[in-house]
Parts: sequence; C-alpha cells; structure tokens
Amino acid sequence: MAPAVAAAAAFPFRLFSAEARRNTKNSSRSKRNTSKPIKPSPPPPRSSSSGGATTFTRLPLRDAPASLEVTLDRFPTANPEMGSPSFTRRNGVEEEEEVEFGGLRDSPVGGDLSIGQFDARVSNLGGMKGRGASRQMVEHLEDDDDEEEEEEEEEEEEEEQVVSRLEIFEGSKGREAREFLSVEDDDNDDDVIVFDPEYDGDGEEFEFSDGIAVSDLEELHLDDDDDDDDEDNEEDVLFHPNHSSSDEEKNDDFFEEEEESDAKEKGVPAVMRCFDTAKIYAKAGDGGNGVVAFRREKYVPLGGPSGGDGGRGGNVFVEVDGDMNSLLPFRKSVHFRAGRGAHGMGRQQAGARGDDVVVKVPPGTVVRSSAGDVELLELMKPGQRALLLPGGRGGRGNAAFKSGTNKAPRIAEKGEKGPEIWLDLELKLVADVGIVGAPNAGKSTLLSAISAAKPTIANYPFTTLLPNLGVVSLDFDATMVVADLPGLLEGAHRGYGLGHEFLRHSERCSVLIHVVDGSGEQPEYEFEAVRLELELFSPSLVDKPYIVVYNKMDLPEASERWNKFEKKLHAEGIEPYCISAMNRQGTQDVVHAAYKVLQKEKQKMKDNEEWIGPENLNHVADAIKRERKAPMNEFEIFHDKGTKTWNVVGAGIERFVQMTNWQYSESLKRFQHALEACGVNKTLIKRGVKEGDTVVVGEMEMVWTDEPNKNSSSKTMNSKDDSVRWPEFG
Ligand SMILES: Nc1nc2c(ncn2[C@@H]2O[C@H](COP(=O)(O)OP(=O)(O)OP(=O)(O)O)[C@@H](O)[C@H]2O)c(=O)[nH]1
Ligand SMILES: [Mg+2]
Repeated sequence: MAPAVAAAAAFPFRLFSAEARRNTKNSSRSKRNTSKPIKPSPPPPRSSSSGGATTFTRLPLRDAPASLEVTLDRFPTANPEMGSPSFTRRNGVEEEEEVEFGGLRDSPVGGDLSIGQFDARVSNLGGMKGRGASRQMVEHLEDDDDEEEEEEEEEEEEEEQVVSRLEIFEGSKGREAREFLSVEDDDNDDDVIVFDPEYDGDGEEFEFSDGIAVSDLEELHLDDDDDDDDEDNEEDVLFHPNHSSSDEEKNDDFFEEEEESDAKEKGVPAVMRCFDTAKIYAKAGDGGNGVVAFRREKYVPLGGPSGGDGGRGGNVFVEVDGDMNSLLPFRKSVHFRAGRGAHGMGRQQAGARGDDVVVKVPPGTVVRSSAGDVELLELMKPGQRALLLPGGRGGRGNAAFKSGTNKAPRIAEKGEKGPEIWLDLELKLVADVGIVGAPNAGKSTLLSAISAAKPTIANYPFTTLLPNLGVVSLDFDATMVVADLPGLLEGAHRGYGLGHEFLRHSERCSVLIHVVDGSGEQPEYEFEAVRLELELFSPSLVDKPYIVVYNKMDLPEASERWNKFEKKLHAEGIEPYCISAMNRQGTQDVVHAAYKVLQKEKQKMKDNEEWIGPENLNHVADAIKRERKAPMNEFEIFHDKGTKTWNVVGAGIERFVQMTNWQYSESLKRFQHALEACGVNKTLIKRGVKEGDTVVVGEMEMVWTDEPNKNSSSKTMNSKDDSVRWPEFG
C-alpha cells in the first residue's frame, strides 16, 4: 500500500472546506440562483445561552456550486517523489544563501501539491501563474468578511476560482507576508524570513527558488554568518498563510452612512420615526491569527518555535450619554464594528488588541435583539455602561503548541470570530410626569407655564410633533421632569394622528397630567375618549395615577361648561383642576398636586426595587463567554436523509473548526484527533453513517469514507504526533 493510502486510513473523511467556497466568486448570490441545483441545507438549530439574542456568522455551507468543491482525498505522510526543494534568500543585492528543505513542494502552474499529510490536485491555473495568483488571493483574503466587497467579487469570478484553490493549498501567503517583511526590514535589516513559494523576489529582500518545506522544518539551518550587518543576530522564520493587514480593517466603516432604505412608515416623517427608535448593527472584533515562526539566532541553530499569539478583538460597549436626548444620531450611524486584533508575529510577539467601540445612547434606551425581539438591556442612568459583545480571542501561535515531543510544531490557530448582532433601540423618555390630552388642548402651553421649556405653541392641532421635556422646580431640591407629548386622537392606538408614536413614552412616566380643552364642544366626551385611547394602547397606562386639568378657563365657553364637567368627574371619584395655562392661573396647584402623587409613586417603586436587586448589565457578554466555554464533546447530530447530510452542531466543536487554520499541515491531524476524541466519529458510525454521506461541522464539509474506519480509531489515538494539543478555551 502506498504511503498516501496508509495515512488516509487514519481519517475517515475526505475534506473540502466551506471556507474556500466563501472566497469564491461563484458563491455569490447571483450565481446561487442559476444553473446548479442547490442542495437545501436545513439550518441546524444552535444552542444559544443568550436566548437567541446573539447571532454568530455562519456560512451558507451547501449553497455553493459543486464545481467549486475542493477535495483532498489522499493523505500521504510524506511524498518521496517530491525531493528536496530549496529556496534562495537574497540578502541585500549580491549576497545569496541557499537553504534546503524536504517535503512540501508546489507547482507554479498546476499539478499535484502536497502539504504535510495532504496530497491535492490543483488544476488549470491558466494565466494565473505563480506570484500573480498569490497576490490575487491575498487581496481577496483581506476582504474575507467584508459584506461590501461582495459586489466587486462577483465581477471577478474567474480569477477567484483560482484563488479559492490556492487558498487551501498554499503554505504561506505572498503579499501580506511581504508587507510584514518590508516593515521589519526598514529598520532592522533581516530579522524575519517569510516563506513564500510564489514569490519571485524582484526588488525585494528574499527570493525562493522553489516551494516551502513545511514538513521538515526541524532540520532548518539558516546560518547567519553572512549577515555582518545584522545587529541583533536574530532571525525569525515566519509562516504566515493568512496575514491580512489589520490597519485597513480597523474601524474603516465605523459610523458608516446608513444605506439600507428606511422602511417607510406611512405618513410619519423620518425625523419622528427615528426620534425614538433605531436599528443598528454591532460587531465585536475578530481575534488576530497566531503564526508559525521559528527563532533564528547566531550560534543558536535550532532556536525553536517563536510564533506569537494574535491579539484579542475589540469589545462593543453600550453607554448612556446624559447629553443625548434622542436616537436621531443613529439615522446616519448604523454600523458599529470593533477593531480586529492584530496578528501574532515572530519572536513570540503577540498581536495588539483590537480597538473597542462604544455605542452611546440617551438615558431611557431599551436595547433589543432584532432577531427574536428579545429585550437585552434597559439603560436608564447617565454613565451606565454595558459590555454587549466581547471580542474574539486571538489565535495561538506555534510557540504555544510546543511540547516535549514536538519541539517544532507547525501549527497555529486563527483568531476567533467576534460575535455580531442587529439591535433595535427604543427610547422611552425618562420623565416623571407626562402631559397627555387631545390635540390643541393646551399641553405645550401648560409645560411652558410651569417650566423654563419653550415648546412651540400654536392654535392648530399637532403643533407638537416630538415630545418636549421641561424641568419643574418647586423648591431648591424638589424638582421633577415633565414631558409634553403630542396630542391624542380617537383611534390613536390604531395609528391615527401622531400620539400613538409617542404613547410608549408615557409608559415610563410615573404620573400623568391629563389636559382637557374646556373650550371644546363636549369636554367630558373628549376626556373619556382620550382615557379610552390610553387604555387601548396599554392597560398599564390607565392604572397610572393621574390628574385631570380643565384648561382655558379664561374663555367664557370653557367656564360655562366647567360645572357640568366637574360634576361628572366627581361622580367618577375624580377631583379635576381648572386652570388657564395661558394666564398661568391655577397652574401651581397642578404642579404641587402632581409632585405629591409623584413622591408617593417613587416611594412605592423604591420598596419594590429592594426585591429586584442590582442588575447585571453585562449579562449578554457573559452568555457569549459561557457559550465559548462549551465543551467539545457536547454536540448534537442532525441527519437529513434527502441530502445525505449529517450536521454536527455544538458550540465547542464549531468554535474549534472556526479557529483551525487549515493551511497548516498539522491542523488536519489535530482536527482528526478532535473528532475522534470527542466522539463524533463514534456517534456517526452508531447512527449509521454511510460511505459518501456528507458530514458538516461548522465551516467544514467532509465526505465520509467507510473503509478506513475499521482500524481508524486505534491508529488515530495512537498517533505519535504530539503536536495535537487540546484547545484551552477561555
Ligand atoms: N385662551 C386660552 N388659550 C389657550 C390656553 N392654553 C392654550 N391656549 C391656546 O390653545 C392653542 C393650542 O395650545 P398648545 O399649547 O399648542 O396646545 P397643545 O395641546 O400643545 O396642542 P398640540 O401640540 O397640537 O397637541 C394655542 O393657540 C394656545 O394659545 C388658555 O389657557 N387659554
Ligand atoms: Mg403642543
């Protein structure tokens, strides 16, 4: 049996990466609806401890056309035919140095590639030879998770197919690695050697005449004797397959202009619609990738692994800003993305943390998740700050994988993806007292009479379009906040007029002042109608303590009807006040009465608060953190008989897959070990998985092959390669 087949026996899957498809043009939306039949993939249920509040990026695994599937179907431990490729490092202009490697080699045009245990076929690179293809790939990898680039990607379909294939098989990436190199070299000569099989070296420091020997790095000897100009005599060998420039990604589209068209609500101007509601998108930063690097120092021939960990992604906070009084700023700023962590570097240098993002909201904002309409936070007091989304953990570099038996691990993790979420914000005004009533009743006039507020007053209905706030001072330390709300019409609860837009604000007021227009034809009827509207909108509103104020007593028609009105209300057990808001007559009595009722209400609320206890504002982030700690052996398997697909769903194992960097050869072995050890293979066999069935774990799709199973278990478990390390999540 050929070595390739022998190694394959240890692993019952043929792998193809859904991630590779993500980077393909053909996976774009326009393609999905065309010729290829799409196998429906039932979205596997996810366990979410945040009550459905948080959504994580999940790729449409089975939507991509089958033609793009990259299949790895042989896993040779070594390829004897490969020989020993070499690379040439050019130091300065003339000095040259050659280092020999064995193991991996790739062809610039096509043919067989082998990476560690894999053997894979890259077909027809066409005109995209060598370095050109590498550059293309890097450019698209940078745009990895950027939605805005999708349209551009559609235009460059053909090139991307090549890119997708290369992405799987390349051991290291060209341009970004080179960027890293050049930065280092500017001030520190030649500290780092970046391995790039595609790089032809024109005009830059290093040149590689052939592929990379990823599999045999222990034997690496980079003699530094020629480098007299190297001050610290230290050199790192850096493998960086997916080194994307974090600067570009950082907060680029912070406070992006909102481009999604507002869902038009009939007859309500945008300024009113957005005054107290907003929809925003928040995403915590992804963790930076860990890297594979090896220390190289003069007189230290085997410096050991020195790849640093990636930096943690930035967090998303929500903070109450006392200076804000509406959600209008969110009309323009919809997307809030925290910065991603920087990638790790050689010499065990960890990447920098991503920048945090603080979403500032006015007091009285209720935060809900758009999906599922789950209430997440209620932020009332200025200065309150909640950690909403914690940034992703940085991936570990190869230094972290070093062990007694594997002293030169060639494995590093990708950074963990930061969670993302769409949020509905709703502002409930924080007023102690709300003035309600029919349009033109004199509500704004009353507010202007009792406070320093200057609302617009005019003799026509719906003068007030947005709520006005005023502070009423009774004494040095006795104040209350009063809100004048837009007028209510009959049918307001069904959307007539404007009042219903703002009725919810009155839900938060402790006391209501109900203003009745005394000059109206039937003040009693008006009073009843408004009460009914409040009740229909929310029964809790009518239960609130309220004061009835009969206004415009200076007008003869109002004073004529007062007795009748008063009698009627007395019969209902209500004591109405009569005032002339315009002349400021009787308004102080109303203020004192309202304040008295307010004090009673506050005392009641205080008594209740003792039972509630302090609120944990970070509970959303806590739930996400808990989910991250989910053990790998807690998973569920869903079988779709129609498509012969087995979906393995579990937060732990999916996270493991997401953080696995498939471009390092040892990653597959580690994954293989993980599937075996956490019982996925066993469970699949128990449930009757058949040859050719598809197994989906997170972003990975695999095809099950029966044959190797017979003795796979023992082989895998007895694997001598100790580079397999269990992740320590947290
Ligand atoms: N004569 C007299 N007119 C008043 C009195 N209070 C208010 N008005 C008048 O009534 C009209 C409406 O007053 P506003 O305070 O704008 O009434 P509103 O209830 O705020 O009306 P909307 O905001 O449209 O719902 C204005 O022309 C005021 O001058 C009052 O006590 N006496
Ligand atoms: Mg008004």
